[in-house]
Amino acid sequence: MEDGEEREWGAKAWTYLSSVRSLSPLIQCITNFVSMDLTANTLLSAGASPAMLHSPNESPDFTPQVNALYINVGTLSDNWLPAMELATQLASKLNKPWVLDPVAAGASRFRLKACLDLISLKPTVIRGNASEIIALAKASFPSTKGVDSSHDSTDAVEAAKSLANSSGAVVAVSGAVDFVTDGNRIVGARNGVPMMQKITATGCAVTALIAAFVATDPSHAMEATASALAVFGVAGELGMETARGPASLRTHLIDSLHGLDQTAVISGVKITAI
Ligand SMILES: Nc1ncnc2c1ncn2[C@@H]1O[C@H](COP(=O)(O)OP(=O)(O)OP(=O)(O)O)[C@@H](O)[C@H]1O
Ligand SMILES: Cc1ncsc1CCO
Ligand SMILES: [Mg+2]
Repeated sequence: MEDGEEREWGAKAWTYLSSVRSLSPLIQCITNFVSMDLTANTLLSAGASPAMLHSPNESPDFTPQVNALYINVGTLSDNWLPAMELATQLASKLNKPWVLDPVAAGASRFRLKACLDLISLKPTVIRGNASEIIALAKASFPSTKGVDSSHDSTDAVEAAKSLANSSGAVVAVSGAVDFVTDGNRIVGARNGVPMMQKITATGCAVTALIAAFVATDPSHAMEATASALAVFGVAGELGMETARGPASLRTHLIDSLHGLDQTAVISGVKITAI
């Protein structure tokens, strides 16, 4: 039973990856300085087209051209917040999906408020680690140790459901199991390797990949999100077979994502309903 369900999800994930490769969705990324390189390379190796354009002076021209918008508050500063809000407002007005990565949401009052304000602008998907999702659901500060999670993803399942219900977004929590919920249904993806936590910005990169998958099928954001997380995890598992540590895993993960074939995706994806 579980095997059949996993294979069905595997086939779905392969369809999403194939669509990203054939459509090459254009993804506007307003993201942190740490993650820009890994995020752009992740999107490119998956077949999408990244563009790190963040000036509010160009969003009115550029956002209408994109297939999805990705917002990440990792290195937030005062003048970037209005740029993020402007781009999300444009995306919403044009019915384009947009995805939020609430990095270190509970680390400061400024960041928590910024994330909650962005969430009021109706993201399609929010993907964070367990501590970030708990901080948002409780709207509590201080509640995270910087950008790394101090909770397991299983600790954040109820918080994810509650955030999905209050925001209307699909919410994903990453970790040993990646959980995805629309507030009603919940699925878990058991892909990836622990060493992925030792590479900075793998979370940021997978959130961008979610934006690319959702861009190909905005009306099924939950399925696209779970598929993106699982596919990234499969790439991590294959990359780990030849990696010697975090630095080589970073390289091999990107290579594996680029080289994924139908058999690897269908047999590797481990998504099941919870
Ligand atoms: N213990 C684990 N086992 C397998 N995969 C994991 C594990 N922990 C994290 N991952 C995977 O690593 C990736 C990054 O998730 P993580 O929860 O570390 O994000 P994050 O804390 O937001 O990262 P960052 O802020 O550095 O971008 C995800 O694809 C996730 O599935
Ligand atoms: C380390 C770090 N600091 C701000 S953003 C970021 C990348 C991982 O989220
Ligand atoms: Mg993160």
